[in-house]
Amino acid sequence: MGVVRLSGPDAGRITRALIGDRELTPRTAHFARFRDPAGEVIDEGLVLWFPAPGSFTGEEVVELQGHGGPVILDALVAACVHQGARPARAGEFSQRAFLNDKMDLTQAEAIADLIDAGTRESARAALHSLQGAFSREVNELVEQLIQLRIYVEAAIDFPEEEIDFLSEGGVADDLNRVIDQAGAVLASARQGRLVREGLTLVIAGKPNAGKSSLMNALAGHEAAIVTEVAGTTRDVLREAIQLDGMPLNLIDTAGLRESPDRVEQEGIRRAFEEIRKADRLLVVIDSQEAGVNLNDLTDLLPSSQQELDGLDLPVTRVLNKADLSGLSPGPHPNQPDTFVLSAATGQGLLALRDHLKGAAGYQGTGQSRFSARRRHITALEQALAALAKGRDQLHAHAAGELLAEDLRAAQHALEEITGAFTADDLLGRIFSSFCIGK
Ligand SMILES: Nc1nc2c(ncn2[C@@H]2O[C@H](COP(=O)(O)OP(=O)(O)OP(=O)(O)O)[C@@H](O)[C@H]2O)c(=O)[nH]1
Ligand SMILES: [K+]
Ligand SMILES: [Mg+2]
Repeated sequence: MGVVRLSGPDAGRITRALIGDRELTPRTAHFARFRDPAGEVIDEGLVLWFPAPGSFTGEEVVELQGHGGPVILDALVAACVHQGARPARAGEFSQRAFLNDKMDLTQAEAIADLIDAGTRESARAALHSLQGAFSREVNELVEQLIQLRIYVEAAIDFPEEEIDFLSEGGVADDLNRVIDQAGAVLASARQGRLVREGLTLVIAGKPNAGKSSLMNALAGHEAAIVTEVAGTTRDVLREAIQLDGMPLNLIDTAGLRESPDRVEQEGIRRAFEEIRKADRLLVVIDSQEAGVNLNDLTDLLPSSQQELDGLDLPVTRVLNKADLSGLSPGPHPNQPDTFVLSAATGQGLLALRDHLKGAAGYQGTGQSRFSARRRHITALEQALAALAKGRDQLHAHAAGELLAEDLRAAQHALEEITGAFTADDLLGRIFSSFCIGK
């Protein structure tokens, strides 16, 4: 089957030009023959008419359901275009639904996420978002912020009593409650993004540290070539795996060192390209190597300073080859985010796996309350930062205007999530990533 969907005030007129002038009952299937401009029948099938505003987009919508097949569908679309329709842009139906208040932005995004879902868990999360689970939680936060703002604004209007007003327990308690709740929504959003996109982890380090061995150990099969030759890996290697249901995108890279070899240089350049796009960096160090400063990235990743400049991503360190160095496998006794293991024997690997799940904020399968994207997480982080700043102002007995300003900023950030407040270029960016016809 193939469906051509028309949306807009001319949908009915264009349809009648194709099927002949006849009465259509709303939301009821009618059998019809679809004709091209010369009157020749292209296909026959069902017509469904949704008068505005009771349709997906909120506009008049018609669905022409035929037998499908690219030739027939092309002819059907051409006949519609001949009557004045134009092909939809990617995501345009969802965008119109959003602009006509049929759904908010997280719901529109959830449509794309549902279609793109790679696992049942992420599909379920997207469906929850589509049904409004994410928006409801965000709107609840906004509602509480509005109540707080009303109170604070009122306090500002009575300068004599302002300080008393604000230092009363109520405001601080309410603010703390909003902060806790926003933190919980952020944790759910992190999980929602994680089940959708997975964690992208780039494995980097000096040649022969055991990067490819570690990738293979995590993947559970010989994905990458391992040899004792330093400089074995040159291309970027990717393996998509799951850690107890958490999607993990592993990226193995060329060992980093000064090299006159053109191929190796290109591999190193590509390694940094991947590092810059990663969610987390996993640096592998040969634990037999003496005098390494674990807290100095330039020591762990030989490279030009320029390549490390501005790098801002969380780092996990692995001291590999524990079987040779005699260090005991497991979390490092006094270095955070550092694990001693042996990629060859698998000792210590479990602690690393648990760490990666925890660091990503993975809550386990079946725990996804809604799907989310990076932009949602950024907005929630911004809202939380503004709220934390507001709390500091309150503690410092700063002027009420400053607190009011922070609350306003937090509300704006939250409203960007649902689209109640949107920057101009945001909509274009979001909807252009949809597929055509959605
Ligand atoms: N004994 C022991 N040998 C290991 C361990 N991990 C890796 N090796 C060995 O170290 C050598 C290098 O391992 P690779 O996994 O190729 O190292 P790499 O970091 O990917 O190296 P390049 O791709 O050349 O940068 C190989 O001979 C591995 O068998 C380990 O935990 N214990
Ligand atoms: K090697
Ligand atoms: Mg390698």
